[in-house]
Amino acid sequence: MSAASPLAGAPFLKMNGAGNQILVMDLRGRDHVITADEARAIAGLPRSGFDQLMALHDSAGGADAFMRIYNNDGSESGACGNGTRCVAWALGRDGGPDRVTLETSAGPIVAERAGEFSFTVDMGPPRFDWREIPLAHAIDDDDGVDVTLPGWTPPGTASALGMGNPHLVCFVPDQQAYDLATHGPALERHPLFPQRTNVSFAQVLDRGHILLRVWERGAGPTLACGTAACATAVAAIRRGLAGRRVTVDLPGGRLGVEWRESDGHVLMTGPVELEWEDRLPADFMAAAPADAG
Ligand SMILES: N[C@H](CCC[C@H](N)C(=O)O)C(=O)O
Repeated sequence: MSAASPLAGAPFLKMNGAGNQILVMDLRGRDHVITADEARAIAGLPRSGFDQLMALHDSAGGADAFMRIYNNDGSESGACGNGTRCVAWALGRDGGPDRVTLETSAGPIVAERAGEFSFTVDMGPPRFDWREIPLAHAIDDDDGVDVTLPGWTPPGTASALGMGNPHLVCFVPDQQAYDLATHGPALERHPLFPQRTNVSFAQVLDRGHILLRVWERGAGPTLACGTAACATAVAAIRRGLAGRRVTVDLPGGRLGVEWRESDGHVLMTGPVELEWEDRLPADFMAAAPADAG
């Protein structure tokens, strides 16, 4: 007999948020935290591939769940906007609440139903302090907008900020002109970002409309990234390029972002879709028998 993994047969929802491939696994009531190896193994299976895996755990602080967020390389992130909408849908179905509070390693966030398959997430305030992004060292951010990257000549100008995870936003005249596969990996691992970074190429069409493509830390190019849309909108607003409400178009769909003046929180609204429900295989990561003879 081989030892069964605690995740063998575990149910999951395969969803997407504006095309961002999301897996939701409800592990509340179970005493198991997914390891990096397990996350990579789940991502490698045909039915359960993902950009981000949202694992729900019991909340110690009275929230609806504590949320752990994994990239498909096994690394963890403090935030995922598209995945949070998917989790809100999952918790809200079958008569569940229309508004949920979710704890993450980066703090609590609240998601609220905006339509049958649409949710608004209060992503909290953006972070500009270099220690919170985090950056390797302080940067000259007097005007609140610019970051220079030694060794790399940006095609436009760039901003660095945190949305519960690190973001580099490059404002370019034509986002199609920059190959994500060329620039993404190098910028993700630029020494200015000790925990790596998500990388956005943003083209501002007008004060209310931005085109965006994203190379995600730990996941590569994705069809949409919610926190990147928030970071990009905030950076554009700080640069005086946009008003407080911005429509962000990504290859997989459209997100609405508002940087609320009253409390400085960033609100993101967008779609969710359930693709299928399934279970991990019964022999998921079954350990080889100690004595195979
Ligand atoms: N796709 C996610 C972000 C994942 C972030 C992750 N790639 C990281 O920070 O490591 C979103 O919708 O916000």
